[in-house]
Amino acid sequence: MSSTVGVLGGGKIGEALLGGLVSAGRDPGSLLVVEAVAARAAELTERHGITAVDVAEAARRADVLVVAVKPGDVPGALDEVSQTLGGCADRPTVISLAAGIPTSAIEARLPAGVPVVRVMPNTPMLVGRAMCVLSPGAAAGDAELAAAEELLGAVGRTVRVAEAQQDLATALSGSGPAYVFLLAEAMIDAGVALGLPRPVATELVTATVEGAGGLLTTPGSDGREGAAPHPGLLREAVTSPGGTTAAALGSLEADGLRAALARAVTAARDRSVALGEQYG
Ligand SMILES: NC(=O)C1=CN([C@@H]2O[C@H](COP(=O)(O)OP(=O)(O)OC[C@H]3O[C@@H](n4cnc5c(N)ncnc54)[C@H](O)[C@@H]3O)[C@@H](O)[C@H]2O)C=CC1
Ligand SMILES: O=C(O)[C@@H]1CCC=N1
Repeated sequence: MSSTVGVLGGGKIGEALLGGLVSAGRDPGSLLVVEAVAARAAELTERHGITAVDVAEAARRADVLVVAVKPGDVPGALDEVSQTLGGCADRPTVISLAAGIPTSAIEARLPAGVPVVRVMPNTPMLVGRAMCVLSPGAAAGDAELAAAEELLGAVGRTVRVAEAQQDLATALSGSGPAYVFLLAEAMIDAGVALGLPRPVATELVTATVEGAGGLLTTPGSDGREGAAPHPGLLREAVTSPGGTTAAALGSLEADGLRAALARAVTAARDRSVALGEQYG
């Protein structure tokens, strides 16, 4: 029998996890959601067949309790969990998806010894293509980390990092999908501005993003065997001498795209650190 997973917070990332697990074949009966907004809880039940429960029931029944509320709501949510766990013999592993909040701060609000794993996921989890970055807390051993990897491996890829790198992981893969969506949106708008019907521009751009992603993740796609594809080589393969791509790339470099991205990732990293300082 598979373990029971309780998700505290049925918002965007909570739904991405729950929906992704159901799509991956998990029995919805093994999933619970605790959601403060009743209409939202009903939506999740209707869409994915997930049972909505209160926090006490989730804490009592779950083998794994996933914290998926906003960083500012984490302290209050953990206090509710803690009250229930005080009286439970079997304590779940707590997986926190909250940006910025250190495992030490989570552990401090829970009964001593509850294993905590900090994870930075991303929304492609909904379609089984997540990047989940994991770091164990002080009481999480190999067994808890392996169980977290098995759970999240059903909805994408997992990688372990030292917790000191979590804020940067948040800036790259946690927030990263939004950078790609912004790029796609801007490309579509540019096509429309130059005269393409929006549905055509949208199809061209979304297929291009999907295809480029496929090249980036297919070994050997840059002509070298045995190494991860290099984005620079893939870009060179598109760039004919004196051609259209060189003209576009020259324009992007002149407009400072690389520097803008470096500043954006730094801003996201710094915001993650600040969230931890404010709410951790
Ligand atoms: N959206 C994203 O792409 C990602 C979000 N995260 C993290 O996931 C967490 C949630 O983010 P989102 O899903 O985007 O936020 P959201 O605002 O969409 O969802 C949070 C949900 O939690 C509910 N909630 C608040 N307090 C609650 C409580 N005490 N008990 C039960 N439900 C409660 C809210 O009603 C809401 O539906 C944040 O900590 C964020 O840093 C991490 C990676 C990616
Ligand atoms: O924007 C945020 O704070 C969250 C964390 C990473 C993605 N979304």
